[in-house]
Amino acid sequence: MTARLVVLVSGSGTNLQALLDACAEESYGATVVAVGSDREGIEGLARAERAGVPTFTRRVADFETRDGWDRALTTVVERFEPDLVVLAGFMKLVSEDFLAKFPTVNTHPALCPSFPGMHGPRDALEHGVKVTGATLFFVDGGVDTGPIIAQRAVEVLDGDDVESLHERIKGVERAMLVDAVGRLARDGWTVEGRHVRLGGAQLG
Ligand SMILES: Nc1nc2c(c(=O)[nH]1)N[C@@H](CN(C=O)c1ccc(C(=O)N[C@@H](CCC(=O)O)C(=O)O)cc1)CN2
Ligand SMILES: NCC(=O)N[C@@H]1O[C@H](COP(=O)([O-])[O-])[C@@H](O)[C@H]1O
Repeated sequence: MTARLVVLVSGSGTNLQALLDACAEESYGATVVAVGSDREGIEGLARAERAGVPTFTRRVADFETRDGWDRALTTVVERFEPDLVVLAGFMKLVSEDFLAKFPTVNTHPALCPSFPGMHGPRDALEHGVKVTGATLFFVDGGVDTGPIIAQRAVEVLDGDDVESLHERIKGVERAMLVDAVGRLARDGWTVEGRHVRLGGAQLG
């Protein structure tokens, strides 16, 4: 069985591109069936269009309430019948109702539980840590608090600014994401409390 991925993005989509490239190999075991976003005109949507993958956008500003936006996002994602939703630079918090419908993972450019939120690399640099990195976790109702699937460490260099640090994180983050999502797709997973184990339970 080939796992059906819906990927949500808000920006450049280099993590999405890494997944699109990996999915081109049948042995990877997954396919991106749709790419969604909370904003128009981003490179992440252009990457999907170039790959021939259906796209959709649901902007918060187009709905009277945040709940209305969340319901609309849930409805459009549901149409694609995902086995797994991948948040790859998606800058909106999704509701527990959304999460109840779809297993959802998120990649974050810090070593959770450190530096949650929208500015992981900036906060790590300002704190003066010597090691940071990237985390893939199953999304829960909190902010970057879900059970951890994979992590990769990155050294903070003396001359780093936010951009150079984030770019170096993204290099290892893409490899972490491709490896972990492929294993989730091919081998399934179980979660016991905060502990994720790959394999053992098949998708679908
Ligand atoms: N229920 C959850 N949804 C999402 C999570 C999560 O952990 N739980 N992770 C995010 C991705 N992310 C960090 O990895 C993150 C993105 C955005 C925010 C945030 O505060 N968003 C605000 C402001 C948005 C904006 O200014 O455009 C919001 O959603 O209102 C925190 C963490 C993906 N979804
Ligand atoms: N808290 C969420 C967050 O900061 N997400 C981060 O946005 C970047 C998106 O890059 P991309 O659009 O090139 O894949 C990634 O580094 C991802 O971890």
